[in-house]
Amino acid sequence: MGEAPAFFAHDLKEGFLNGFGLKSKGCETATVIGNKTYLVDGGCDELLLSFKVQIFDHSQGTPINPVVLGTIPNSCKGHSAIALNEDRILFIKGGSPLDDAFWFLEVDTPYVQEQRKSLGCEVVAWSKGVRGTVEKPVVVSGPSGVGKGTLISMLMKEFPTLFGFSVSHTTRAPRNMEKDGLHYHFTERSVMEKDIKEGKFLEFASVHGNLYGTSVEAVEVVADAGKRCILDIDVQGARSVRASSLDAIFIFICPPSMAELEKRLRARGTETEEQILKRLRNAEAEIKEGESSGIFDHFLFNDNLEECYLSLKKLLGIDASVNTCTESISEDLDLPPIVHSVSRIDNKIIISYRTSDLDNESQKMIVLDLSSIKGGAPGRTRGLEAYAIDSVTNGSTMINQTS
Ligand SMILES: Nc1nc2c(ncn2[C@@H]2O[C@H](COP(=O)(O)OP(=O)(O)O)[C@@H](O)[C@H]2O)c(=O)[nH]1
Ligand SMILES: Nc1ncnc2c1ncn2[C@@H]1O[C@H](COP(=O)(O)OP(=O)(O)O)[C@@H](O)[C@H]1O
Repeated sequence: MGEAPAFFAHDLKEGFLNGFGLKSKGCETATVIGNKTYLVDGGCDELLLSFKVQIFDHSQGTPINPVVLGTIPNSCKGHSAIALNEDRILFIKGGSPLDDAFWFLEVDTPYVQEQRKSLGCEVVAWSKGVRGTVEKPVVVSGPSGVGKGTLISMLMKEFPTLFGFSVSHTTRAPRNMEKDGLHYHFTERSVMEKDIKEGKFLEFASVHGNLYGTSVEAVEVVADAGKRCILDIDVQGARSVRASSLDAIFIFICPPSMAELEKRLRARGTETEEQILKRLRNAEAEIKEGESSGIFDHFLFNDNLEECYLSLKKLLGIDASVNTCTESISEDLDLPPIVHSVSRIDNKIIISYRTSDLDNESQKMIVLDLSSIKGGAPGRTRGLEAYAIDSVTNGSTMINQTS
């Protein structure tokens, strides 16, 4: 990265003492945290497809070239940045759809510190602040061989934009056709146990002699893509999710009979005889617990596959006439506008702008509630709640809320 433009060289000497550490000029926006100034360059140059970041260390007076983990596609014309605390900057892209307008620049979060240690240089990370409204995740449980995977595959195939699969971690060995990162994250027990201790898992359980678990990241990746998350987990896992903060729908798939379950497991041909017997022994306990535990909202009998699939779709509120995602309300809005001003009152960031139609000009505001921010998985700060306020009518409308 080249030298800082004159405007910023001057301002760096002045020290950015304007309260919010907020300055912007042309396509650049700068904000100060501690001894460092972060200069985000949106690039007026149409060819620059992403934002770049420069860091100026006041104690050394020189720009540092940082490693930027992830970049924001450059599709806005006006933007601003505001330091939220010692480790995060809120970056606002003017003229962008609401769920693409707010980004966090993580400058000193634990994730960034970890990366800095391993890369040995200055690091910043981008993460999206607000995501579209997505329907509740779906937890699917049931004994091995009942058809969970088959039903989920059918759903994902028919509605690829609607559903996303939560890719679990497991210590079991991959089957022939299984791909790492797609069906499971296949992992070592010691690594998984370490990650569990560090709080990276939403739930985990020992199933048929192996460790399985859903990482926070696995669920959030799906939500970030604006899709409804599907979790294929056992009854113990479903119980843990029920007790967690994740508000989900719980579905238990039942086999028509134990004999049919055995037939399906054997026909699948993916387990040894010993593993099949273990799965069948566990199936009876799982079915009993599934039916009596009160965890599950719905029970589906997978006798005829097509009928069961239709029932599943009905239950999820989708049928042949619905093939688009529940649209985020924000997609209709083009906020915040290119010309806006940003201020902060306690835990609220206020973005003000003017709108005008034929007869009226009015002042509008978007309020971002910082108290809703969650740490999320590493490098994934999120959870901003945004409200639109019409300051003329004094009416208040919630325009987006994250889950
Ligand atoms: N608790 C928990 N269970 C999981 C997870 N992923 C898979 N499972 C369950 O582990 C069990 C075994 O899965 P798998 O080895 O793929 O065998 P299959 O069920 O016979 O296809 C199934 O009941 C899955 O629902 C997870 O992340 N957490
Ligand atoms: N309704 C059904 N009738 C007959 N076979 C089925 C039915 N549903 C699934 N299967 C078959 O049973 C086997 C086990 O299904 P799978 O989806 O792998 O189960 P799970 O994921 O619950 O372990 C697969 O070979 C699948 O094709």
